[in-house]
Amino acid sequence: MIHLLSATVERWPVAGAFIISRGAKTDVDVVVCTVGDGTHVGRGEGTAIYYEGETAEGCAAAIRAYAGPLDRQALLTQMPRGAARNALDCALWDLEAKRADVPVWQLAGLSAPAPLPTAFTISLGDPATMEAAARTAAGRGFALLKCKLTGEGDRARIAAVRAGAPDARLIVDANESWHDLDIAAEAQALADLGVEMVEQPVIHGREAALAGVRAPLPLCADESCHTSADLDRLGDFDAVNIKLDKAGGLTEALVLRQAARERGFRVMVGCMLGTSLGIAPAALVAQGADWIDLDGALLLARDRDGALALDDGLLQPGNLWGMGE
Ligand SMILES: CC(C)C[C@H](N)C(=O)N[C@H](CCOc1cc(O)cc2c1C(=O)N[C@@H]2C)C(=O)O
Ligand SMILES: [Mg+2]
Repeated sequence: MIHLLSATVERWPVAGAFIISRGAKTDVDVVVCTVGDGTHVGRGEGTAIYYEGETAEGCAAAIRAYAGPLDRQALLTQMPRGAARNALDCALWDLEAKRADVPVWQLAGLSAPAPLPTAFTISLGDPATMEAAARTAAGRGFALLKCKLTGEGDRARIAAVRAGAPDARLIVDANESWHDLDIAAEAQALADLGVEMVEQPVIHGREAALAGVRAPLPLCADESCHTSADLDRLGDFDAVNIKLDKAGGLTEALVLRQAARERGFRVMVGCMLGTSLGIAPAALVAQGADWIDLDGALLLARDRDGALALDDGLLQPGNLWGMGE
């Protein structure tokens, strides 16, 4: 018999501050869930989707209030998507792996995880600040930089980033801020600076604004795409950004990845801020993805014992979660 043991909130400090168009963040609250069967304990972590009004406390309360079966398939229909379900789903996977003494990747029919070339996020700032951050990140070995944009002055920002990191691959995240711009023209200007993909140019719910836009770069749905149920609305996007907190767990994230590929979408795997406990299950979904954006723990001032290691810009598989015993 499986029991919920705990659902608690932990606060982790960010290294410096993480800044985008919606604000700055100096720490992150994560919800940590544990489940057990009397012999083994499984753990999972989620980070509230702040732009949907989720909070870590609310997620912890939702897990404690959940009265349905502690079964991953049942969760898909009996708990809404989001960070609470993610933490619980990942705890159940971890427990399952320990009970079977088999790693989650094997239980899920995946291949053994390989090191991942994660993007590193360049926070929103003035061009000089972003140029310096890009130079530092490239010097640390990150070959892919993800630049946060705001819809105003973005071309100057990317020109500066390009000057700071001449050899880096660049992707940008507009975080819904390009509603007043000619999206095709803006994308072309960034493509001319070597940008290879634009994440979420339009406001979630206003995907129709992309109809007829002939962008020279792939457009990737982030805020517009949570689960496989969203894919039908996303015909004007070329790619989807899968996050476990949005999908509500590894179980749905794997379904979404499969459904997205079958429909011809390219796949990005991203994350919220959080520790390596939250990143480890996402790293399984990210194997073979077109863009990997799993820097959520790398942006923290400190991480858990057994944190995923970074080696020359590559995120290494670790033993923190989902390895059986
Ligand atoms: C800081 C992120 C983990 C970096 C990641 N590469 C990323 O860009 N993710 C965002 C979504 C998560 O962004 C967060 C997370 C968070 O806990 C708080 C904030 C944000 C954000 O964008 N603004 C606030 C400050 C993405 O792909 O859009
Ligand atoms: Mg995004």
